[in-house]
Amino acid sequence: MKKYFQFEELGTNYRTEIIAGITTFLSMAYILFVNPFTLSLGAVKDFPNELRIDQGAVFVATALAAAYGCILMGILARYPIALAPGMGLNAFFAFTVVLHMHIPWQTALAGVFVSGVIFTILSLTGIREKIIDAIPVELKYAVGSGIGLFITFIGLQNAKIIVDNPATLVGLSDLKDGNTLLAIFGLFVTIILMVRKVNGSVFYGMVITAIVGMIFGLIKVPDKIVGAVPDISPTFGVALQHLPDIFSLKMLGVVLTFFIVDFFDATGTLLAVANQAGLLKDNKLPRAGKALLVDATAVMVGAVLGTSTTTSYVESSAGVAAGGRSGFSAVVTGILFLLSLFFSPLLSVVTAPVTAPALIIVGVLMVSSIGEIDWKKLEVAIPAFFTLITMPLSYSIATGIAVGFIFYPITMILRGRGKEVHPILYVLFVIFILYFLFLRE
Ligand SMILES: Nc1nc2[nH]cnc2c(=O)[nH]1
Repeated sequence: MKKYFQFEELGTNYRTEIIAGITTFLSMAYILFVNPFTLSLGAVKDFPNELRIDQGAVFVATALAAAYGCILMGILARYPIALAPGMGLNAFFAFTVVLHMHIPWQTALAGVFVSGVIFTILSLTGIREKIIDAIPVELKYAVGSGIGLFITFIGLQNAKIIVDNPATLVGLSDLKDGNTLLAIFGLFVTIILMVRKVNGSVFYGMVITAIVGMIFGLIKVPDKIVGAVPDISPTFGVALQHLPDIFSLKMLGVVLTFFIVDFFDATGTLLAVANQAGLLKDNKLPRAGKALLVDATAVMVGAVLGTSTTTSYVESSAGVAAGGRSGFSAVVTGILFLLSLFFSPLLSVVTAPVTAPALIIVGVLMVSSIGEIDWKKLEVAIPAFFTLITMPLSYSIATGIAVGFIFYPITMILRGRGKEVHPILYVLFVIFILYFLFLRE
């Protein structure tokens, strides 16, 4: 086993890899509770209950999809990179697709499945590299950062820190509500733990916030912590049954967004985490095809189980920081996701003020790539900036991407650098213009 995972070449051992796997798990365990809450639109009180996805089933789907992704990434691609349903696309799934576009969650899951099929086909062919090379790094970074701003905005709204305002659209609330104060407390706790570099700071932040919420009577005390695994049948296989529903112009835009966002997210995250672990060779990712294939199949598996897009997690960097170098640490993380299936009773304590600090802080992690953009070159800075500011303001990751891809060729041509723009980007330019004309809801 040590040989298979190349412990010697990588200068690692079982102890380090197990600690790294646990560290990554603790850094991302929040998703077990945040994902069911977000996908079922838990923070939107006036949404009809019969249109909500079942929280227990999503909890099981989240744990199983993450376990599948982590274990396969560890064994097949042998990277210390963990996967789980991403916060960027679960927000897009819930708030843009289900809430704003009025698409049923069943159809949206079918869309996630198809985006996984497209990603899998691309991962198996050479088109993958062509697209990766064609997209300018500034736009890749801008998409990641824009999603970060979007997630933070959702967190601030869920906590009712930022509320609607008839004069200015949005504004700061009076901060008097008990739940809002609890979320602010949770944010401070999480920030303290994070800045002090405590492993699993987001998770522990949620635990402390929930306990304080129970003490102050804002959250109901659960009758037990360990319980039977919830029933997954409300979501299992629904994506496949609803495949015929996705043939509409509206869904075309949604599927393309699921695909493009995950494609960017996965390639960016794999490169960043592998680089941090010193695993890149000549600035390239060895076994990139296998790693992307794992990510792509995890999207399909997750959709069939009942969750929005499963993706490689930036939080894997916590495990790498703890010394994780081999795929063994990802396997450890995956096994812990399997064990967590028995902790579903804790779902009831994870309310909006408990999840909001996690959303707000994950935004900080995702926005960090903003520094990689060359702000002095306006021909790249302008499209990058429009992408990242449009995501939270239009409440849509898709619109942010579209705006960036429309402005990029224009500013590059104006600067006399039109020849450097890859032909694929001119094709995307036309596609995104069509998106604004016909596909956008
Ligand atoms: N890369 C990545 N990491 C995450 N961590 C939490 N959510 C996400 C996501 O959507 N993408």
